[in-house]
Amino acid sequence: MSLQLLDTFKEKHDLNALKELPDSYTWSSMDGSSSSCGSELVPVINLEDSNAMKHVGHACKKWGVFQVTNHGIPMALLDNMEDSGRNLFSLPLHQKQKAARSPNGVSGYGVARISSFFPKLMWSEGFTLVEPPHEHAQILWPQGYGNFCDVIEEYKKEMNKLANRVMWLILGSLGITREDIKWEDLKEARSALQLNSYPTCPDPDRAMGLAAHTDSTLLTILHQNNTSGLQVHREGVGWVTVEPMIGALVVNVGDLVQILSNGLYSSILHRAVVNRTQHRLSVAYLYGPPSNVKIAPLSKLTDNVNPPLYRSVTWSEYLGTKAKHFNKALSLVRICGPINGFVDANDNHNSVLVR
Ligand SMILES: O=C(O)CCC(=O)C(=O)O
Ligand SMILES: [Fe+2]
Repeated sequence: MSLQLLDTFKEKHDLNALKELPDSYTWSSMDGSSSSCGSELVPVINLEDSNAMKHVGHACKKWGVFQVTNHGIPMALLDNMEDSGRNLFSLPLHQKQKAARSPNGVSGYGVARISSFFPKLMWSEGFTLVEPPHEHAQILWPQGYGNFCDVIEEYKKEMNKLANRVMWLILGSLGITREDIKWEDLKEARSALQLNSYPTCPDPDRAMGLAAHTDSTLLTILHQNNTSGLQVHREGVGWVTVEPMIGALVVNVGDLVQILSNGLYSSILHRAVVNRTQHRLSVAYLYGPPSNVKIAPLSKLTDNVNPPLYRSVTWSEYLGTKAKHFNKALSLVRICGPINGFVDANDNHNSVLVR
């Protein structure tokens, strides 16, 4: 189904008003709604800890996801961001649709962008902001949009600082120093903000909030409200819930770090499930390199025994590949077969990866 058709289709379905799960939203285990769950705990890292870099490296290697505390983002800003998201999604459907994502566009209101790769619809609505928010905000709140824009701008600014800091912890844990990287490039990192809303669902076990995918970023910083729903996939364990911790933020390793690290750190497969009683909100800060930067395995991490496993790509090139080839994107930029038993963890993902 094309995204345009999906958005038209969605018009008829205000998820907040549905009392029964329509067939178009009913997932079977074959569609990927399997619910096997492990009880392991995703690592929580105190960024003020003097061993933070070591812990980050360990979490990236063993998990591909971790939560951070003492990250320096004021609690009030997280609360304001959550309130802004809530305000946005509680607008009437016809109002939100005035700011709908255009057929080939990225920014705006609409169904999850990965929807077109699945036969069933997801129980969620999203709002993507790439450019400054003013244009969309003016449409949504003709009378007063200043506050929304201020919160978004402040949130992006703070998240950018944090993402840079975490990125350096990740790179540092790989033994990469500032001399090894043209860090000025990454100072101008590009980012997008993805607001996700998961309304309460009349039949959550048969619905899917956001289907399994990895993020096409360097890393993603996710703020979830106090309602669980995010799950990450652990090899040999199954789906593990990332329990919300007040004030903590989730960091996902993205596909571009998998490329940079030459597969030492794998991006994390994750999804969002829904529930019957609590509206869930999440805000993902999608962090990537500037458009002109070529991302390739870092030379310090490759040698004759460990040749580069991926060819170099810019973020835009990679997003294009992902948009077209879904879960095969990482394999498609791969230049070497498995070596020393290393298998691209993402090759087996029966999922879609356009984020
Ligand atoms: O809502 C969540 O917890 C996940 C959101 C997500 O994975 C995304 O926006 O890429
Ligand atoms: Fe994601």
